[in-house]
Amino acid sequence: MSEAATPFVTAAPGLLASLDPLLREWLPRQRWFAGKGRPVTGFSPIAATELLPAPGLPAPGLRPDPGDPREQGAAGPAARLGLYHLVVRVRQPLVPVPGAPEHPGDCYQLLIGVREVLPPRLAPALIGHVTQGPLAGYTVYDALYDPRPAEVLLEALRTRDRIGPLRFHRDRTQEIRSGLVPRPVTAEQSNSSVIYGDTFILKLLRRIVPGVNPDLELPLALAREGCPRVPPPTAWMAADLGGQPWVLAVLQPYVQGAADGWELALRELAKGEDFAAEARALGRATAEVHTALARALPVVTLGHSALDQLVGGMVGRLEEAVHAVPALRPYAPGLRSAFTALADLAAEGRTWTAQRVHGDLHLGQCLRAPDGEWSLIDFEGEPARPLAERRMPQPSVRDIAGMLRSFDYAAHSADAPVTGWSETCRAAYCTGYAEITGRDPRTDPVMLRAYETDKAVYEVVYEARHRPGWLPVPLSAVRRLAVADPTRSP
Ligand SMILES: Nc1ncnc2c1ncn2[C@@H]1O[C@H](COP(=O)(O)OP(=O)(O)O)[C@@H](O)[C@H]1O
Ligand SMILES: O=P(O)(O)O[C@H]1O[C@H](CO)[C@@H](O[C@H]2O[C@H](CO)[C@@H](O)[C@H](O)[C@H]2O)[C@H](O)[C@H]1O
Repeated sequence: MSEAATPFVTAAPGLLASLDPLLREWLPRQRWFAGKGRPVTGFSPIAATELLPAPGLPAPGLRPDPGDPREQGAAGPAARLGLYHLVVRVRQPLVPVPGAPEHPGDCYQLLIGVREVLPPRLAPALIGHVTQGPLAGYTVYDALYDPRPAEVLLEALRTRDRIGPLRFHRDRTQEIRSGLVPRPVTAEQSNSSVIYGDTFILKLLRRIVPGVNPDLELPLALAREGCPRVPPPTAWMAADLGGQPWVLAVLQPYVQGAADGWELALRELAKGEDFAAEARALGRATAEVHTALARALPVVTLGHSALDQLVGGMVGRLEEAVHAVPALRPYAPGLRSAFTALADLAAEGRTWTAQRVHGDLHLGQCLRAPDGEWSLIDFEGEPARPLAERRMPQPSVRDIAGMLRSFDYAAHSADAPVTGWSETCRAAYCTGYAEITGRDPRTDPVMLRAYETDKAVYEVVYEARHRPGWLPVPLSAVRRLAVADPTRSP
């Protein structure tokens, strides 16, 4: 493993050499690994921070602490644990062909547990058995699934600790009790989360980028506006690496007993019931969030050149998608017409208002508390897009299109289809949105079709990469959108 010029290493020297062969094998199998389909050719460390020294590791500064109860004989080797926080850049070729030029490399955050013996309950978190370097003979694993490391993170947030380059921040108006029992979130997600005592949820971002992260920025802005639709960040973990801030994790209040919109929608579909009342409430919740974001952050007007750029992005993503998923090819001209229709309106002088938006809104990002109130979560935007793009003001229709796609996803995932289910939800959602903002998204059919098309194209690529069995769902929408009449009501 070749090391970057100035990595921030406060862990055992050579630690990364121990992990290299295991990570090459383990990383590409993780759901959150974005570079699937291309081999990993190496790692460059950006930071390696020791949170708990590996017991007995013969390296300077890493002596076992005889006062540490984990070092007492009674605890035994299975209870002794080392803990390292790593930020690594993964080197991969641009295309999966030997000798192809290398991709600049995505950065990932890893929390590595080190034990002499891995207890059976942690078997699913196993990364591997180390055979080289300073950790030779140890077993390493994904430590977020282990309560003790998860407690270490919460304690650091609670006490606003600083460890090496890691900075733990807390909103002083919110209290964090000590001793909250952690449990990992096992549901499918793009990052990795831990719930503490049903009181807080910590999301550890996996693929990370330097700069202001909207997953922290937007909930903080909404909290300042007093918007009750988003759990306000309680604490967050960041790092200052090479003069740049990196957001690493965000702790928020846990909405107890909540069900997400996706599971609720599927439940109603299974009963053959409509979801119109909830869809309307979701439209209102989305509108409340948009209204608060427009108060808190800049709102701009998109003129001809900005719209040309927007359309250019959509067309470019379609071309990349056709390349990545050839099943899209027959629909490309029809899909492109959704984008050129928007370009035509721009050429006629039509303008749009743009503001900060959620950026990846779907039913799974909406939580309904037992009192019926909805919250929106996960303001990261589409993780594959560059940060600067995700933080740009955009037409609010983008989020609406995401939700309309989601009703369609639910309808197509039901075991027994319910006629008109998706259409009823879509109409109710737009009605709810208009009740708060006074603007019914259906009065903007060209922009709506363009964004729905862009989203369906994104979903085709997403599913091809992450869940190939789901590919028929967005492909069925692609077939419809490729021939859709934009004057038709969504
Ligand atoms: N504040 C919260 N309260 C309750 N559950 C939450 C909260 N935030 C997230 N979750 C649960 O955790 C899951 C993953 O969160 P999310 O932010 O969508 O992560 P990711 O970006 O990794 O997909 C969600 O689907 C939801 O079930
Ligand atoms: O929730 P994430 O930020 O991880 O979003 C990604 O994964 C989603 C799936 O988990 C994906 O959403 C797509 O599938 C959903 C059903 O599972 C559906 O409700 C959405 O409408 C559909 O887009 C999302 O696109 C992706 O970014």
